[in-house]
This record gives sequence, C-alpha cells and structure tokens, in this order.
Amino acid sequence: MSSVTVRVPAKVNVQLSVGPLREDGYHDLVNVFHAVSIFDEVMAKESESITVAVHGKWSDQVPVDDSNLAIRAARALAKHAGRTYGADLIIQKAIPVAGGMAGGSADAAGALVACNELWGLGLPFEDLMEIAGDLGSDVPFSLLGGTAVGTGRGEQLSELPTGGTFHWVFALANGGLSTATVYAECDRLREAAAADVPWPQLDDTLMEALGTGDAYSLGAHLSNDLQAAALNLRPELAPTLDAGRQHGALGAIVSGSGPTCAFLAIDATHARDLAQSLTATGAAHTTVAAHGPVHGATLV
Ligand SMILES: C[C@@](CO)(OP(=O)(O)O)[C@H](O)COP(=O)(O)OP(=O)(O)OC[C@H]1O[C@@H](n2ccc(N)nc2=O)[C@H](O)[C@@H]1O
Ligand SMILES: Nc1ncnc2c1ncn2[C@@H]1O[C@H](COP(=O)(O)OP(=O)(O)O)[C@@H](O)[C@H]1O
Repeated sequence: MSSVTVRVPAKVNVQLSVGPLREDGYHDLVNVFHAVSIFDEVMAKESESITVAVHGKWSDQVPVDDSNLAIRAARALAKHAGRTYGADLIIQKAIPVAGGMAGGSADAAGALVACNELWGLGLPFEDLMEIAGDLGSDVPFSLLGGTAVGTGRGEQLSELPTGGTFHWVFALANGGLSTATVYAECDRLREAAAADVPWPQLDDTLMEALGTGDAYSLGAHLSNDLQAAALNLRPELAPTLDAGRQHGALGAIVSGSGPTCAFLAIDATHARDLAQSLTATGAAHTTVAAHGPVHGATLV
C-alpha cells in the first residue's frame, strides 16, 4: 500500500466540568465529548522519513516542525512498534486551529490510524488508544468519536449512546486561544473568588437528553466550566453567544477552551437559518453548520 487516507472529526464539549488543579498541572474532568461533522483528512504516503505538510484554510497557523501533533503521533507509533518507519503526512485542514474543537488531536488520531495501516502494523484499537492518551488528553476521543464521557485528564473514555442526531452551528473566531492559558485563567478566577472547587459530577439530565435525543433539554443543560475564563480572555465572545440565543438557539456555549462558540439548533433547517442570521447581523464573521454524533478517525 503506497498511501492511506483517514478522516477525523472535530468535537464540541456538551459538559465540561473541571475539578481542582492536580500536582501534575492537569485537572480532573468530567468531559462529555460529542464528535461533529467538521473533518480534517490525514493522508500518509510511503517515505524514508516522517514529514508533514498542511493544506486548507487554516494551514498557515499550523506548525510543520517536530511540534506538529501528527508527526509526534507517527513517531510515537513507530517507537511503540520498535522500528524506524517513514511517512509523508499530508493534512487537509477544515477544523479551526486552537479553536477548542480538538483539531490538533484529530490530526494526531488520523496519523495513528493511517500509519498503523500504511506500515502494516495491525495494532489493535486499544494500543492506539494508549498511545493517543500519552499524546494529549483529547486524542483518544478523536480516535473513538461518537459521544463519550472522559474522566481523568479526559483520556479515560466511556461511550454514551445517543438517541438521534443533533444539529449545531459553530461561530469561528479570529485567532485561537491556548488551552493551557484558559485552564490557568480558570484557576486564577477560582483563586480570586476563594471558591471551593467541587469534584466534577456527570449531569444526569444531560445524559438523559443525549439518550433520548431531546435537543431542547440538551440545549438547556449545556455547561462549560472554562467558559468564564475564555470570556475573560476574549470578552467579544459574550455578544456572539447572546446573539445566538436571540436567534433561537436552544443552547449557546463556548466550545471547550474556545474561542469557537457552539449553538444547538432545532434541526438542519434551523441550523442553516441560524448560521445565516449570525453572519448577516455581524454577530459572527464565519459560521459552519454541522451535525453529531459522527464516527471517530475512519479510513476512507
Ligand atoms: C479543553 C479541552 C476540552 O476537551 O480541549 P480544547 O477545548 O482545548 O480542544 C481539553 O481538556 C484539552 O485537551 P488537550 O488539548 O488534549 O490538552 P493537553 O495537550 O492534554 O494539555 C494542554 C494543557 O491543558 C491543560 N489541561 C489539559 C487537560 C486537563 N484535563 N487539564 C489541564 O489542565 C494543562 O495545562 C496542559 O498542559
Ligand atoms: N496538526 C495540528 N493541527 C493544529 N494545531 C496543531 C497541530 N499540531 C500542533 N498544533 C498546535 O496545537 C495548538 C492547539 O491546536 P488545536 O488542537 O487546534 O486547538 P484546541 O486545543 O483549542 O482544540 C495550535 O496552536 C498549534 O500550534
């Protein structure tokens, strides 16, 4: 086989509950991930060494050196297999960069699946999940997709059955936010408020809404403990969220660490209308309609 292509989705967090800061610099989470139909594609081609090239709208914001998550994933896989392998990784980017939609994690997951195939390693899914967890807290979910609860750093996953398809609109922001900076701002706000940080708990009503496919209830129960921090760092996101609610979104939330804003719509037609209203009124400059849940990293 001379080349392999893998498609990997973006995510939104429908519940993101952040526990106290741990000694290792991470936070324990209850992170309810939901994979949505915005996809990066990762192609792996036979080569002597491991390289990366990035194409698409956001390509200029992605590093192509050894810090690229797809390169790090391919290297980690080769190390796990105990041999030196090469692959030219070609990424077609549609997921916003540093947008809180796990684009880098998606590319890492895509590279793991593509190189496992290209190199004929035949490693089982569980091995890929273990390597993924070492690469980043969100990478296992990019492999798995669907809807799932992440605990620990977010890397320990349990799949959640959902009762239907949910329709979303994403308002993309100019410029990204660093995940580490948003977590640090969350800690700073908590310290300033001298607030006790409760241990994160799964929201049972949200679980039920996902299970029954009840978009109205899901919209009412979306939650994100990083939202206040993201809004502090990017105050201009607050009016965008308000505009979405005014235009009939069932729920409006910052996606993960932001700055992408996510709006839950009633159905596909409402999502299209909502996306149009947000751009027509200037509340958002770029919007994307998408649905979830969708599969994780998949060979095409
Ligand atoms: C916030 C979330 C929500 O899904 O994603 P994004 O919205 O950024 O995509 C995740 O927790 C991000 O996961 P990921 O982007 O993989 O982060 P990592 O590379 O593991 O960690 C980057 C940094 O984020 C902070 N971090 C991450 C995960 C976690 N449970 N606690 C943390 O405090 C740490 O400062 C860490 O150094
Ligand atoms: N393949 C990649 N795609 C996107 N970003 C990458 C990639 N590899 C490394 N990065 C770096 O990771 C950072 C976080 O990117 P991303 O995963 O898109 O954001 P988020 O964590 O908000 O979902 C970016 O600012 C970029 O410097």
